[in-house]
Amino acid sequence: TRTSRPQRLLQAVCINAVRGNPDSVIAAIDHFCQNQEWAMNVGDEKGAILDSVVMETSPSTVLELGTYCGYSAVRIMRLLPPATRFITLEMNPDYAAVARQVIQHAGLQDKVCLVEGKSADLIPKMADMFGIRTFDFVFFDHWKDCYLPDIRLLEDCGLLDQGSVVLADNVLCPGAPEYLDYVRSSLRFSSRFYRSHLEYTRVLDGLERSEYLGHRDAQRD
Ligand SMILES: CCNc1ncnc2c1ncn2[C@@H]1O[C@H](/C=C/CNC(=O)c2cc(-c3ccc(F)cc3)cc(O)c2O)[C@@H](O)[C@H]1O
Ligand SMILES: [Mg+2]
Repeated sequence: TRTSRPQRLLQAVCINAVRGNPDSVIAAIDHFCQNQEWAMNVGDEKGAILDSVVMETSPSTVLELGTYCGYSAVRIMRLLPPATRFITLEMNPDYAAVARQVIQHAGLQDKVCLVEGKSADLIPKMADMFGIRTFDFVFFDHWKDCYLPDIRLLEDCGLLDQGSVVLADNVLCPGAPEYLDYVRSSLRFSSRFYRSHLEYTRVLDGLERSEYLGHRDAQRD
């Protein structure tokens, strides 16, 4: 049977990227998506914003929802020291298999903990499975209608601390309107929007950075 798009993306990485060089893996994926086949990686324009937010947060613990092919896992972990705890969740075993090989080609397999499964099932187990109390940085790039339930779940599980940063991709395209309303109206978050474009296109999109202010009550009316 025909290969899948993630498998063709992985092939482009194996052919064009230098093993052990994360920047060349990122460049190979961006080249493939710009010139061969579009794929839903955060991409180079929004990726540069992701890089800057990661560097200013300099997190010790990181959670990513929606690994897909591993592009943002490589982007994030190429910036952080080996001691950083990085956990990425992926529900699709075929995508997880591709992501593991992309991450390995980048030489980051020892820094990335890819867990197969659904966020709603795994988030409540983070403390037991990994001994992680709170995450300093969380990247949302999974199904857009799951952003709101999952940020509520992170709060309910006590996995956000004062100063924790949640960065969400695609808040304009495909869009996450209920999520945006929530983080922008909640007194427990301070939110700001980074205007950008949908990966590899001129379509408007952006990232929302929401900093957790601590366990307060009430909503802004
Ligand atoms: C069920 C919720 N929990 C989940 N737990 C673990 N993994 C999950 C989960 N949801 C989805 N996933 C995985 O995340 C990935 C899904 C990402 C969804 N992303 C998008 O739909 C998306 C879509 C677009 C897009 C934009 C414009 C278009 F015209 C077409 C597509 C652009 C993006 O940047 C996107 O991120 C897959 O690998 C999926 O298996
Ligand atoms: Mg995305």
